[in-house]
Amino acid sequence: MTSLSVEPKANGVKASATGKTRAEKALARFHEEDRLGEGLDANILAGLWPFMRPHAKWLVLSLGLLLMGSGLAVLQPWLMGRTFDAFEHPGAAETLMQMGALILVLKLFEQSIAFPQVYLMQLAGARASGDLRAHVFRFLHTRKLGFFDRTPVGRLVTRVTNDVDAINEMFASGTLNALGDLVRLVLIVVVMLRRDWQLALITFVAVPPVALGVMWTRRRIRDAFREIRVKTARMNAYLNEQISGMAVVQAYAREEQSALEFDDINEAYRQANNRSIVFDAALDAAIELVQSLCIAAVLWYAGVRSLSDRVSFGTLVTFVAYIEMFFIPIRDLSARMTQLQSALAGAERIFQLLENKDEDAPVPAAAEAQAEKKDDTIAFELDHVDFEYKPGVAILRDVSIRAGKGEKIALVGATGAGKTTVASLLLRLYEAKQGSVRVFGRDVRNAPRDELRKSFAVVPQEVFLFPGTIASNIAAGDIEVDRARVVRALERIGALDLFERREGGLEAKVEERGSNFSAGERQLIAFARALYRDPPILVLDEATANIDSDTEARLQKAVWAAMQGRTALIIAHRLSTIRAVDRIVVFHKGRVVEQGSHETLLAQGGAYARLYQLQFSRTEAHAAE
Ligand SMILES: Nc1ncnc2c1ncn2[C@@H]1O[C@H](COP(=O)(O)OP(=O)(O)OP(=O)(O)O)[C@@H](O)[C@H]1O
Repeated sequence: MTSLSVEPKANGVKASATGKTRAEKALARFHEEDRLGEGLDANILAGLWPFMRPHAKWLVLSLGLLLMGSGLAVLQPWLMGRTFDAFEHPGAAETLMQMGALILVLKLFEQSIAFPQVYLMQLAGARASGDLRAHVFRFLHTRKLGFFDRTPVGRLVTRVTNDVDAINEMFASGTLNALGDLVRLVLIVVVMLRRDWQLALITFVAVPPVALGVMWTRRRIRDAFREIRVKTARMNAYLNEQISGMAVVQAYAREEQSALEFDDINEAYRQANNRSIVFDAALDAAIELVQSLCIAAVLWYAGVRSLSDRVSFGTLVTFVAYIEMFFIPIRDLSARMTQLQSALAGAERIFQLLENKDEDAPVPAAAEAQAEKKDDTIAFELDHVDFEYKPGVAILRDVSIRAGKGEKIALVGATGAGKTTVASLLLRLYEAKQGSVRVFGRDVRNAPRDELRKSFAVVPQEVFLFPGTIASNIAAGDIEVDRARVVRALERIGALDLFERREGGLEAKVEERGSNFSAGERQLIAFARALYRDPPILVLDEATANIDSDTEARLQKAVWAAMQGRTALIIAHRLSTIRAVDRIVVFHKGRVVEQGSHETLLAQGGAYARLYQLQFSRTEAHAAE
């Protein structure tokens, strides 16, 4: 017997043999955004208010014009009805001309206030959104580095772009015109009742089912919008990963697999959008249907009633116009509610981000508990430090390192031993779990971060260059580039000629992430950056990448120049550097296992001697060849 295998489909997405869809597997790498709670609207609006307040005058002015416009719009069908009624009386021609002129003036006035109304509303919205965007961006700068380890970049980009845009859209698309819609509705109801209460009641019969339908649909559209935001953030996170890792994707021919993963993410996004489109369109169609039914019912009833009691032509004209106007605000109200929900969903996510407590700020209490150990001869010190990135996974254990002022220390050890982590703790990019880290006698938890970081220049293993010029990258911390200092810095590391030779010289363009510079050139720029800053402590994480001998020679000179006259902590991979330092600290699995000079440690015949044999003597042999 043959068995037919039926591939199960989840949301139209193929499931794999393991039961998980491709998208699920791909997206498991990004932490799914939490679904947001209901009923926070008032709090969210209150949260937005501080950003609105500085621009509230424009908003109030716009709303004033809006209410005026609503009144004028309702007045016109009423005047129109009166005009048609005038046909039935003598002297109709004069009344017609007067009414025509009046309606023209009113129409012109209504149109002339429409422009400033829309403009001022959008102005207030654009300025408030701009402020919010800047606030979120500044907020990101104040977070600890660990926060960025845990949060996908794409998600943060979504907060600053899409989510703020959703709030801006609330103003741009006239969501707040809902207030004008409400006023319009009330006025129409009053005028209709006064004109002919029986015809008015026929129209109002449709209101409860329409209102219920709108409320039901509104809730679904709100859910759909939340879903869209979740899917947008996922897509941004995935795209960010893929574009940043394009070199690996291409080198490992992963394009097909990535395309399949993206198809699934794209499909989920499309489906989320589809739900909102379906509800939106269904609501529009239903309201138009109800509107037509109402007009038909009013005309039919007027026909029936005219057998006994005549309904004037003016009344009918007024009613048909009002019924059309009556359902437009109801329909618009629902659309505006949708827009509002989208904006609130965006705002909710932004506020969720702003609630993050990982602030990179001094911890005075910690410092109070810790007696400050002032010793003018010490530049930095790690005192019995334990550290873990993730709870329960120890990275550093009982590490104590002390660097005297002007001392040059090299950290050596196998890859992953925790050397770079030591440097991160000194800059308080991460905080020690146990023990203390002091820089110039001050506990780093007690130091304002700007002050602390001014003491350091860091030359990392992977140099990051910003788009700009060579000079602007060397003067990375300064808005105004001091060209003379840039030249001096390059001269000291012996790389001025190398960069001046390039087309454009020191003003040569640096592409995004420095992609038009080699690894060695990027390192040299980082050294110049360190010298430009001229701080008391240099932290150098040497690159392990092989570079040509000319650049190698320049880098050696750069290391030497950068170390002069300052304290240095060097994560060393080069023999020349090791020889140049005063003391070597040997790391093994997060512990300091040996400390001393090159000669002493070699003579000891311990971990360093073995490492030297394995790693550095090989380098020496290569150099000799
Ligand atoms: N941001 C992070 N989040 C979680 N774990 C991390 C993080 N950074 C480093 N680690 C882990 O901590 C350990 C120590 O890393 P570290 O970069 O300090 O090693 P290292 O000795 O400098 O290595 P290398 O010589 O290869 O640069 C490694 O196991 C690494 O996987």
